[in-house]
Amino acid sequence: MSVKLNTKYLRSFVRPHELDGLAPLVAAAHQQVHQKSGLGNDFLGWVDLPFSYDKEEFARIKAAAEKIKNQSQALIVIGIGGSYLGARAAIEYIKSNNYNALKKDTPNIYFVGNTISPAYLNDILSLVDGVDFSVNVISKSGTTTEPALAFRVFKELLEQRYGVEGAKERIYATTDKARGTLKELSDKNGYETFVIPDDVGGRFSVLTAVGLLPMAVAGCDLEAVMAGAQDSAKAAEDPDLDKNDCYRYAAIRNLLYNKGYSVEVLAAYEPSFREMCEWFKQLYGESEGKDNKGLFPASVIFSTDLHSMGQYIQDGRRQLFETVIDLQQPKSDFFIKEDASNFDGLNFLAGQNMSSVNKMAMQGTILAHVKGGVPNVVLELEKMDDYSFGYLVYFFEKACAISGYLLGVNPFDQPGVEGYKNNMFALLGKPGYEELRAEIDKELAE
Ligand SMILES: O=P(O)(O)OC[C@H]1O[C@](O)(CO)[C@@H](O)[C@@H]1O
Repeated sequence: MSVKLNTKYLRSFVRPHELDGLAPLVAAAHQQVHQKSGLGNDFLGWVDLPFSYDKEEFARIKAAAEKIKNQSQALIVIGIGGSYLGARAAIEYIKSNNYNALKKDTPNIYFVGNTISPAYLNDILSLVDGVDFSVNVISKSGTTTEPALAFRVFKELLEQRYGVEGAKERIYATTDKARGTLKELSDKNGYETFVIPDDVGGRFSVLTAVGLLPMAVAGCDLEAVMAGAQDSAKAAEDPDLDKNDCYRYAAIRNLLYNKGYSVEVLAAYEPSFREMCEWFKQLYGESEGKDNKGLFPASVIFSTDLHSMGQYIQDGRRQLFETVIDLQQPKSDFFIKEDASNFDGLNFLAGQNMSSVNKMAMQGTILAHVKGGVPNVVLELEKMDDYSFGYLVYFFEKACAISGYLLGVNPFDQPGVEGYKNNMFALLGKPGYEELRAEIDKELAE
């Protein structure tokens, strides 16, 4: 088991009978997921995905990754939200947050289309100047503005460099199996395509081609990722709260939310976990933040952020709880040496491993924060590798679905995202948005 829930630091915040009281509701949420009887039940394809994924496509993903590795020194991954965060989280978690800068025999991976910043785009363009590259454009709808704008740019650059025929050999599209502009264009131009299944929403799609192709290019072990997800799915099958850490985590989130803790801070002590936190925030933010309800998902990387956000968490308004990732085996370690002059007074640490210092920072922080009135949920993570990535992804996805149903929302839609898009289109003069533009103009003139 790669992930184990430790509730030791919750004793002063949650009494055991409170969890017992939630058990029937958790059992009902379990039925909603497994019998597909809850809100948003068209989007439960991720539940069995670790077992039922398309094996033929899986082999094609690995073959495409080999072709990309042979042809290119860089892969441009174009996507936003669920079509971006999972792949980035995986590469940093499994490989390193310094993946691009490290010596390796796999291509650099640059993520674009996740912002409308021209400065960001220009930087990436300069990074591929004179570098052979391929493109993986990812969009379920095929119409999202940010990735569509970026794709225009990199498609044109590929066509200029390698000709239309050459570009075709370097563009891979991950999108809907039949619908959308990207699918139409890919079929017309002959790009290799991969499918985002109809019943898998963007933020639940990291274990489809959305995440798997960039991961394979970065040299991640896809079999191990899927094996981790399978074991996680099996461990989260039993509706009995005592036997299911994933469901207990979901139930605890709900209990704490109902006690007035409105912010969940995911805290990790490894910089390579930072993008995993970003993935987590989209997963929970889009799934639960609706109908004027939901925990606000936040994140910190300690000890870095103990020197910025630490003050607030220890001492600020008491509306937070923390979910702490307690990594059991560091990816690598560093031995602290004795210094003859002891100029910094740190010789008391000589002979210790850096991971022990990190661990004591974690232990000390948990004790201090709990004393300061911050409930701490601890998730013990065995190691950070391919297997545990798959395990953790599934753990958080399943907990998110159960948590959303406990909250009484549809965990699988995101109607709130349309607000900014409509206003932006109206302001930019997109045809069809004239009425909204008139309303906005009036509002701005007041
Ligand atoms: O894959 P697409 O359709 O480009 O969507 C990207 C992201 O945009 C959203 O639809 C929100 O706008 C997310 O839910 C999704 O992950």
